[in-house]
Amino acid sequence: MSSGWEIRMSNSKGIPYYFNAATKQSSWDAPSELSDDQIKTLPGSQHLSGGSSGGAGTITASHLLVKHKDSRRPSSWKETNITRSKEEATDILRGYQAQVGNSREKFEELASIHSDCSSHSQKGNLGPFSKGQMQKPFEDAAFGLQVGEFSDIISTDSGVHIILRTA
Ligand SMILES: O=C(CCc1ccccc1)N[C@H](Cc1nc2ccccc2[nH]1)C(=O)O
Repeated sequence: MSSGWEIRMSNSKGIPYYFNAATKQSSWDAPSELSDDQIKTLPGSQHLSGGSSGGAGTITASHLLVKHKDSRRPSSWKETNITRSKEEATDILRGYQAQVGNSREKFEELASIHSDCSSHSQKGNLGPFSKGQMQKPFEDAAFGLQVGEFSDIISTDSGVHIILRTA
């Protein structure tokens, strides 16, 4: 008989918590009635530290970045001196967003060709990261996504981005 307990990830705190779907209880600490072995086999146990995604509180995401003249570093593998305005960069990114729709494959194709980030060579993949590693607007958007979900256009000091959470 399932205890009803599962492990969920708190997006706001970036740490796992215990939730009981039957009783609707939630707790930061493991329920005392569960043994360590039972906890390890709960649904969502991958959120516990050392999980496949590189540890508790990490997510994996890819992005497509279009820089502009006011970017922190207005240069990229694509263009030595980027002079477009932020408005032009946003319009360009909206065009990519329309082509991508909900297609991961199309996103990765366009990120590889057009992203002004060095991650373009990895189809936009940034690998696993935890809170405190990326610029705050990027972190807030990325940690607010479910796996498989695209962000809307967000702006950081690097330029304008679309993010896809992949794990
Ligand atoms: O900082 C990097 C490298 C990021 C990276 C992480 C992991 C694997 C590959 C690349 N590139 C910057 C552009 C840039 N700014 C960002 C801000 C947030 C997330 C990703 C970003 N990429 C630049 O090129 O100016």
